[in-house]
Amino acid sequence: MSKKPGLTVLAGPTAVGKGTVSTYIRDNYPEVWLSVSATTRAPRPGEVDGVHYFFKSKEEFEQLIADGELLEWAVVHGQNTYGTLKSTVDKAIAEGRSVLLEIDLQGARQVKAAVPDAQFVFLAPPTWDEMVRRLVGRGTETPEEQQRRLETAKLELAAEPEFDHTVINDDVRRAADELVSLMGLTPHPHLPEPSAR
Ligand SMILES: Nc1nc2c(ncn2[C@@H]2O[C@H](COP(=O)(O)OP(=O)(O)O)[C@@H](O)[C@H]2O)c(=O)[nH]1
Ligand SMILES: Nc1ncnc2c1ncn2[C@@H]1O[C@H](COP(=O)(O)OP(=O)(O)O)[C@@H](O)[C@H]1O
Repeated sequence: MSKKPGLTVLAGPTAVGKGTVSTYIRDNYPEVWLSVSATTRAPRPGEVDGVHYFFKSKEEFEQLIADGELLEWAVVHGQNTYGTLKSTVDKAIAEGRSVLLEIDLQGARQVKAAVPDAQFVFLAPPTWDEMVRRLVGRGTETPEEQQRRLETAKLELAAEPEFDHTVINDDVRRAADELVSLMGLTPHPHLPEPSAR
């Protein structure tokens, strides 16, 4: 039996499809609130502050940490810093919404320490080779960066037993259905095909 938590954390290795599955849920399940993270990463074309991320300078991010405004934060892939704003999560939970955090493993461990009754879901690839295909196929990293992410992925895959549940992302709609069921919601029938990110 799954709990019916206010807060669900989704983590998993690089390119498994965390962003794809969580965006699909955000777009098709208005009852779910997908947390918008703060990041020091520069916005990409088309990204909107407050919608995709809250874009912060390094100084602003350090201030958020110093002020205790973050539920968790981490330097991800040795590059940019990402974190979850406590106030936005608290507000969504107070409004009775089901909250979904899509964060990395380091962040998931911090949430586990801070909110032990949250639910932790590991998104796993059908196979290692399929995960590599997705990473390469996405084409957003250089071959060197891909190699680095695959090294990290080995460590991330080893952390699966720390999670309450594993969902295999073989198919986006099926994985999303399983995740919303774990969140205590009823999957919607006849949802649209996911669009490419
Ligand atoms: N700890 C933590 N990780 C996050 C947060 N937001 C996003 N991430 C992770 O940061 C990584 C984003 O990496 P990348 O693939 O470059 O995606 P992008 O920056 O969203 O385009 C993913 O592993 C996310 O799970 C957050 O608030 N906290
Ligand atoms: N179930 C799936 N089947 C096939 N391709 C997928 C699936 N889920 C995601 N992808 C593709 O895999 C790539 C990585 O997905 P993404 O959501 O960016 O991963 P993550 O956020 O975990 O790094 C993208 O090109 C995406 O379109």
